[in-house]
Amino acid sequence: MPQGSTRKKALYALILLAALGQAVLLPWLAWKEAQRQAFDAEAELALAFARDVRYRADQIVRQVDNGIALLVRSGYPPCSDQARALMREVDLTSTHLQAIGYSRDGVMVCSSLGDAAIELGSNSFVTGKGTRLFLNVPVGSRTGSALMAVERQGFTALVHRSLPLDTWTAVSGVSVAVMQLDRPRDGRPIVSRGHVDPAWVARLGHRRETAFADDRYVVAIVRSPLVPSVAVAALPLSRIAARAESIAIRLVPAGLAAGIAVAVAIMAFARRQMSVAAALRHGLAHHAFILAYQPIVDLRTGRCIGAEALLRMRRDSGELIGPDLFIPIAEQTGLITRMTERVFELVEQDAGHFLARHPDFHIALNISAADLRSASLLPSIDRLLQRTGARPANLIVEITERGFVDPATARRALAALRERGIAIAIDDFGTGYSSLSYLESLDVDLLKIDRSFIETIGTGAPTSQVVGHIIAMARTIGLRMIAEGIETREQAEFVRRQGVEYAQGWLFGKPVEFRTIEQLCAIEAARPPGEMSDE
Ligand SMILES: Nc1nc2c(ncn2[C@@H]2O[C@H](COP(=O)(O)O[C@H]3[C@@H](O)[C@H](n4cnc5c(=O)[nH]c(N)nc54)O[C@@H]3COP(=O)(O)O)[C@@H](O)[C@H]2O)c(=O)[nH]1
Repeated sequence: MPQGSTRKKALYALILLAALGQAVLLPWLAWKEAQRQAFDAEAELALAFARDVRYRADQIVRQVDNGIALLVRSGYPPCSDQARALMREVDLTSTHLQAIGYSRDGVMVCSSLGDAAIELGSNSFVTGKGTRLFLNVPVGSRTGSALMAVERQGFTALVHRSLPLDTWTAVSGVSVAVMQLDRPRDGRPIVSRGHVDPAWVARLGHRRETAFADDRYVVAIVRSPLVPSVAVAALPLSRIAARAESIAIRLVPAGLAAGIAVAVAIMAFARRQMSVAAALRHGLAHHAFILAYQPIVDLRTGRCIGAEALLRMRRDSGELIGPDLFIPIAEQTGLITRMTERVFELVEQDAGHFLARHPDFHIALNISAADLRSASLLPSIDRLLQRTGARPANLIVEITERGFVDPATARRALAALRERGIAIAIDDFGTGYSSLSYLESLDVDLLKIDRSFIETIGTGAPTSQVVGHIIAMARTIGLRMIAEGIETREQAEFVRRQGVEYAQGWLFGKPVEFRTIEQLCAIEAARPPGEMSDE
């Protein structure tokens, strides 16, 4: 099997793989996005529950603190009539307290409920601030539910154990808890409903709140600003899968459609690239390439001093295709070196005789990065000079900033060209990454100021200053300049005044056959500076 055909098949396979990859990748990304959105939504729900628990727990803490502080500040003797009256008042005005009273040795001896002694129970612990919490007060309260007690400075408040957890959680399987931070009680919560893992609290770190997923739950933890405790809410992880599925029903088909669209676009682009590449090969084999020449003028004298050779491809239909359409593909497919060789042959045919007779006339040729690496560049140039009798000084080689991607190779090739006496011009300067100091180190002769900068002259645009800076810097490092894309007298006059030596653009002439250049340049010699030529 011929090598070219094997390479083509491998390329097709690679493109197909890339297209299929997109068709799979985008739905997969959509599924991942659905999972992310589902987690975010469940985490937000868990956080809402935990914030609610924290808010209620903090309200209880505030009412207990205020009630006890009021009794302590009153200075009434414990269980005196005034003290009892105050206890009742606190009880009545506090929405979250079941009772408040005076306690001694784990027994409430009198309270807002009366004189009946209330045992506070044995299940108790002391918080970091010296407050004692009795978690199971063994009495039937007004409602008959389990109570807990908070005791400080001899006074005790009774609250429902379930009160902080009594939030609206219209979701099945939700766990909620309030947990101690400073003395974690072996991880046991102060109050809880459902399953709570003590290890979760450590994941809060120094944050105010957090949400995460472990292998069974989506967990939210919120810190209390009042006391060293946290509120915890956990939702079953299975909810994420259910929610992700419902989001995925919307997202995955969109991802699939986008994946297929991208895959089709890749295939279409590849087919186009390949068909353009095939057309270029056909063009090379059938001499379909021609050169147009655009005059370059000396701004001081107005004389035409040379021309840039610009490649075009003539289709079988006669239609001319511009280089912008095929040079990038020729560069990508490696056809550019054969194309550049063809350019040298065309210059020889079109202009060889003229160059030999006009040593001061220059032909500017565009060279790509691949040409600088190619072993055929120098022999092709030598052949052109030999066959036509032209001098190296008749040639200018134009290299874009992209040509310097591999600086070592570029330096070697440029040195060889300059040794022969061929001038080097940097094309499209300013559109890439080169700095002027970098150009200085590369040893070039001419700088072509890109049309995009010339266009800004006289527009008042902020970027219109740039062209002045480029010119000033190029002058300091001794580079001669060609301003490209000159369309108006104003632009020509501006660059001339700034000291730019040469110019090219529609003001002086569009790309034409070399025969026209020969006539034009003869006429230009007698023309005053900057006057537009007829095409
Ligand atoms: N590697 C190679 N590159 C080549 C070759 N031939 C051309 N090219 C590069 O293709 C780019 C497009 O060239 P083209 O479509 O020929 O356009 C040139 C001029 O027609 C255009 N121009 C010149 N003056 C004006 C103007 O006043 N206004 C205006 N709107 N356009 C104008 O600019 C192009 C010349 O640009 P440059 O080369 O930067 O001087 C172009 O980048 C070519 O370099 C080839 O053989 N090999």
